[in-house]
Amino acid sequence: MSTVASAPGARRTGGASVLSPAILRPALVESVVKLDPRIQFRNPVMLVVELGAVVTTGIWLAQATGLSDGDQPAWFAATVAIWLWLTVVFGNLAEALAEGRGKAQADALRAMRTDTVARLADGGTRPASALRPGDRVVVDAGETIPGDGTVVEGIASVDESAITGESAPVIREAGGDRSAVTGGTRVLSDRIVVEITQEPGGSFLDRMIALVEGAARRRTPNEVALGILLAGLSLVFLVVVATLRPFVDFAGSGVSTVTLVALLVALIPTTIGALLSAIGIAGMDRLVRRNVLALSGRAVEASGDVDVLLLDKTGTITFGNRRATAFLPVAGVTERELAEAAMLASLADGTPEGRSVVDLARDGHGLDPSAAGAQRAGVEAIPFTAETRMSGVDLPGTGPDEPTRELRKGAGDAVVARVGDLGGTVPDELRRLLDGVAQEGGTPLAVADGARVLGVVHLKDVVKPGMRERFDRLRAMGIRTIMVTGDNRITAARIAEEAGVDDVLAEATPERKLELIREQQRGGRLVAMTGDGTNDAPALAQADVGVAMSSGTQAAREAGNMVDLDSDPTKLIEIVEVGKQLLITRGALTTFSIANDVAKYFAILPAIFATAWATRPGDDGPLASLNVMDLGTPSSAIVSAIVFNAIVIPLLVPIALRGVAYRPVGATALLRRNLLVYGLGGLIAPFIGIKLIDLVVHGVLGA
Ligand SMILES: Nc1ncnc2c1ncn2[C@@H]1O[C@H](COP(=O)(O)OP(=O)(O)OP(=O)(O)O)[C@@H](O)[C@H]1O
Ligand SMILES: [K+]
Ligand SMILES: [Mg+2]
Repeated sequence: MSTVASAPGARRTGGASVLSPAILRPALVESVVKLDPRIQFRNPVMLVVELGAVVTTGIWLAQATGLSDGDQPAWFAATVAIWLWLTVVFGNLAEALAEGRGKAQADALRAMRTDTVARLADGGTRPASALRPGDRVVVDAGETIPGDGTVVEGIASVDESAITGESAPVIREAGGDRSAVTGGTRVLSDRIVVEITQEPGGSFLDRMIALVEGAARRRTPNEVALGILLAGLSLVFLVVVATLRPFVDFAGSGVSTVTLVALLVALIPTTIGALLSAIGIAGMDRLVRRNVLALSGRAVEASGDVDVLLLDKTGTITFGNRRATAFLPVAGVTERELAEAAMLASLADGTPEGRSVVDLARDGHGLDPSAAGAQRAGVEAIPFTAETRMSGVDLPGTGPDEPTRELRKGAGDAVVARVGDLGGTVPDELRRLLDGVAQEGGTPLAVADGARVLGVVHLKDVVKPGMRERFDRLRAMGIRTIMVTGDNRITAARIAEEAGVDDVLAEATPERKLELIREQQRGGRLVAMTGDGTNDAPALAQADVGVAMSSGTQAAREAGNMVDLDSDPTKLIEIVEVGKQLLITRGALTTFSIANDVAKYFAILPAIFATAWATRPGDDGPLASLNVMDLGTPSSAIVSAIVFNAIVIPLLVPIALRGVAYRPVGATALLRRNLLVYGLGGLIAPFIGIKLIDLVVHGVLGA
């Protein structure tokens, strides 16, 4: 098990450095393997460079074997060819390094995918790999859960460190919003029955492996759009360079094919072309290291632009283990009477709330759940649903003096409406009791026996610590937080105030949550949603960024496009930061790349028209004013530009992988700063870089 714990542990602390031999060595091999034109085909800019490398290599070989004698020295074609190959290799290396960390994690995850033998609930055993959805398996303390599923019986503490890297055990239980379990995790205490939900080979772990490995990665619409733009630019420059020759010839300045290829490569956006995919992969990787599995790159990008965040209350903002703490009867009803009715209404209620009511009646009031008559024939359980916000039982009567009892407990307004429908009267006192519980931030459940109101059950829940600071930070990023809950207005307002969210929607059904998201989206806003429950699933699916708590239900985990293994609702802060960082990094490096190429133009173009000045000593020629960089010779100028063009790629790899630093300042301030740094920097850098390289090539090497 030690490998199991160490792999994700490494993930949490940031993973291996990309310069460690374990990542660097395979990446170097990959960067050569990726020279395969079928792979380069996906990246037109680099494909053009590779074609240029082939052409210049051909010319070099022709010169070297005496097949052809160009008007430039053989070292010139050779040097350009080598640096063009290196340009492509550097681009490949950037991508391979970005993929490297994920590949290393995938190997570690694969190692823990041992095939256990599962014990079926109805007897017999089956290899874990052969389990199908619907199979029920028994897992005891000390055993590994054989597949993804939902706890249908029992409660247990589970060690999920294998996937989360977090050593503290978590509670998984039947009935509530903490029912999902993941194959490969281990039960520490007690026994649970799990209903398998995964298809063979389609487990969470399998998805996680495919994800960190990059196998599941598809280019996002933004990446595709930028790719098309870059390919278009390359095409334009191809036409420009191809039509340049007649002009140069007219000017009486002979120009070689090698020079034209070099000019083309210098002009097309090779820097961003080489780094684009590495930037995207690194963004996903940064999320994985924060224990977030993003199932779509598009969602990662969307998270950088999120305007509104919706969070559900119970289990997301609060701990979510709501427990019954008091029975509060209305006048004329004894506490014991209320406790008994609430217990009966909860005997068939498998939710944690329902079980806690039974526990309180038994332990606090000495009632005996097994003697309560709920085992009688003809008893009908009314399960809790998010739509009705009620649960209970219909107990058939035993004779004329004991008629049928319809016991219900549920949200105050739901029970009040039901009592009204049945022709009962609602005592004013009920409102006071409900509001009293709500004002303390608790969830009140009203209890009724048919049309007769009996009182209120107080369910207690606790707000997770540190919420306020995190929501403040989201506000500073320009994100509005809205808490959505099925709970009543007063409880909702109380918790909202304590947690520090901007707005709150109470008494929300799943449809209402969905409608709220659609409303925001119609207003042109990008919406993120964080939730854990089955009743959050439709909203999670509709949101642009749907972050499911890993602690939640299987339905929620499948509906979202991200899963947070730490089940931390404020993880969205980090997700947004990674998303913004990704967008900013891509923008910054695109700006840098294009600004750079403009400067290279000034290095190469004078060189092309140079024969005019280079052949007449003393006379600088009509185009000498273009030679602003005062480079040694035309050959040295061209080689220097190509060398600079290549080495700028590995120099920028750290920025592409780590991302440009993000600080929560306004968008315009950020844009101004980046234009200054990457735009102006991109313009100036080549002048210095090419000049320095020229000093070596011309000054030291004498070319
Ligand atoms: N087991 C239960 N039996 C009867 N009523 C319940 C039960 N559990 C919850 N309720 C009532 O139904 C309301 C909605 O509960 P639910 O857990 O669906 O809320 P939600 O929409 O998921 O929002 P959140 O989880 O943020 O509170 C609760 O506020 C409570 O009044
Ligand atoms: K370029
Ligand atoms: Mg919920």
